[in-house]
Amino acid sequence: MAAAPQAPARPAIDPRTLRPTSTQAVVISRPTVPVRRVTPPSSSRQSFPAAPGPRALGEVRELKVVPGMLGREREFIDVSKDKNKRGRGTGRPADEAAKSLTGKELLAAAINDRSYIPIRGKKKRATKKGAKTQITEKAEHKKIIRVEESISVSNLSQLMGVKASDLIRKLMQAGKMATINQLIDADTAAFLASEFGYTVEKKGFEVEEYIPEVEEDEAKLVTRPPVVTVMGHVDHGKTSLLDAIRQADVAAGEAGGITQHIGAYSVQTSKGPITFLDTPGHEAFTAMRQRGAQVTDLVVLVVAADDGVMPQTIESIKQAKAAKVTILVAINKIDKPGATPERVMQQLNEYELVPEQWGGTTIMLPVSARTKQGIPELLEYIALQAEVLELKANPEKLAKGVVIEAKLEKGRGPVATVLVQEGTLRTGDALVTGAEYGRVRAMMNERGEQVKAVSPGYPVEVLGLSGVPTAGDEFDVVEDEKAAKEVAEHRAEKARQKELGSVKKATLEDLFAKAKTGGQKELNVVVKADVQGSAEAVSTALQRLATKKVGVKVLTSGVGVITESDVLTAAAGKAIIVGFNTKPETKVDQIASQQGVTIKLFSIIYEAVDAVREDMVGLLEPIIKEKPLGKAEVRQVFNITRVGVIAGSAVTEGVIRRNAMCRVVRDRKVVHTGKIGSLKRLKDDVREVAQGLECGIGVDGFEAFKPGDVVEAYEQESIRPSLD
Ligand SMILES: Nc1nc2c(ncn2[C@@H]2O[C@H](COP(=O)(O)OP(=O)(O)OP(=O)(O)O)[C@@H](O)[C@H]2O)c(=O)[nH]1
Repeated sequence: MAAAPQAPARPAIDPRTLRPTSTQAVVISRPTVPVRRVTPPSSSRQSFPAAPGPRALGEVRELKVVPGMLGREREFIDVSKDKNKRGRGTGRPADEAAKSLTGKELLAAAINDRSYIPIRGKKKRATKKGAKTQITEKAEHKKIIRVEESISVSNLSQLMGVKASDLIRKLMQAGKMATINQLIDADTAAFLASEFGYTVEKKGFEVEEYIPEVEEDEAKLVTRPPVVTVMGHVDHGKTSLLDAIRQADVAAGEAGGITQHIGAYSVQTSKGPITFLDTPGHEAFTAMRQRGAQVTDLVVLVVAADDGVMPQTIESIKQAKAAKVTILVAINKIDKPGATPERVMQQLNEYELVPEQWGGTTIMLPVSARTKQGIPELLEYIALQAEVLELKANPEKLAKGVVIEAKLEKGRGPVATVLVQEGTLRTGDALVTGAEYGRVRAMMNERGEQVKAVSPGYPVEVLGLSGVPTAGDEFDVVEDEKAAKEVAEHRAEKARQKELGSVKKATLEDLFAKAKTGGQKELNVVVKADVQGSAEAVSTALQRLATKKVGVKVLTSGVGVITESDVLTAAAGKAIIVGFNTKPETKVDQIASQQGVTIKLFSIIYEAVDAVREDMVGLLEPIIKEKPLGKAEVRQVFNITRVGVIAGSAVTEGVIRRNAMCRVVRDRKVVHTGKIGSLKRLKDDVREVAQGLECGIGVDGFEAFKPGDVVEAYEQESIRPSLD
């Protein structure tokens, strides 16, 4: 395909300027000025003595009242400046007389004296000497505290000018225990605030302020290329078909024949450009495929003409239908002798895909990825369908789109393949996706060529993000990197809080589950893969192995080489490390063996699954089953020098075998259990003595034979436990 075309020049009015400024967002996380204050009852409007001199913005200032000097003589001491400083006015040392009063006492004293402590420490306008300043009640709108999700007790106390200890006491009275730094939720904060005459307003972090919904300007819409996903059952030829379309052959050297990487390519056809998303075929990649279906305009369902409709074909149909995406069927491998395209059409009929030839609406084309038969027609039909869909987008907006794939590359850092869906993505743009953000440092098209701008409908590789984003996540271009960072940090914080919550929940659930099952075994795994899609796929596949007896817990799943930190995580969690298409960093092998951590490397998902299943079995106690061999009756006991005690016996049932386990039974009670250490027939050491014959039996660690004892020989079989 051709390089993504240069996007149109920037519009005269830069849409970025439409974004409201971030200063409009008032969030409590901004630094606040901790000023202690007492709010007077709203009904009273009283006078108070003039506050002392000016103060700098943000200065912390405490006011102390000298008892007995309330009213006119009352003295204000700025303790924040100098605790030992003498108070003004009376000439008395403040520290002698001054005593810290609680907020309540202050309020009570003030009411008694009919004067109030000023609400704020702001510089008061100079009043006539001696004249009382008229106190104004705090305006209602200022008594609103905005809380995002939660607020710390100390922060709330500062915002309301109430002692944190008072808040804690109130909480205790209400049956809640909290410490000063503890976060309380918005509802609890609302309760506390109401107790002090404040109102809490829940304020969500308004992502819209950073990522505004701009009304669509119909006049600016231009046709964009269709985004096509190729889906179908494993080995039906998705990769080969994409290759045939791209006229390139990359399917050949693939590990296990599975498409390990999701890629996106734009193909220039005679009917215009078409963007293809390459989706892997293994069942484990279902999650990715689901996402694939959501960003896609058209699904090309590949069905092998010799194999017909298979489970993943059906799954693909379901997903495409759920996403309301038009399906185009490519009946592949028609070059094969066993190909029966009609049978495939019939089978598809059952899934409400009726071919056009039979009066239905679904385009079904016989193709061969190998001989390239039908490929030009397929592209033509895709272009035709795209025309019907009238796919349009506005290239003059801030770009928006979806992350198709992401990985960490040595020397390049996080690399994300994104699909631009709206607007034009340019180098230098500030971008946020999930909890990652950054400035677009460079962009490469599918041929590795640097591009400066990418229009809607085109994929591109983006460099410059803070970390590896999640495939399937949306991305947005925002005004500047600061805004991108704020949104990303907010999301990261939310995710952290959610995780904390779920960890707690999981621990509790685990406890209950353990109590029920009597302690289910669990295999912990640290997954590392070359790309995010694979990491996710491997994790999903491994987690699916979990049974009632053995659970599988993926402690972490990440992208890149296996690092020391992975080993330490695995060591702490007693986990194994599963590396997929990746390897340990230098010296990490050594650290792993020091830490007793097993690293297993794979390039084929089935092999990873099998190996982990084996490890799961290994966690279970083997089942030991007893297999009876035979019985012998002790007739006479011999004590032979240097050999020990030998029981001269007659084999009454089955066989007696050397090295077999045995029980010595006397009066139907077992007197010893051990191993048959020696077995003699006449004078010869033998391996086995059969029924009806006599022999000498020596049992390791047992000499107290008595005539009449019965030696019951048996073997132990270790049976592989089942996971179910
Ligand atoms: N004869 C014939 N063989 C084909 C054709 N298309 C694909 N194959 C073969 O079928 C096998 C699977 O093809 P892939 O393209 O890897 O299939 P896939 O659906 O991408 O497989 P996964 O990525 O594992 O899901 C390969 O051996 C291909 O050479 C075709 O049109 N004719």
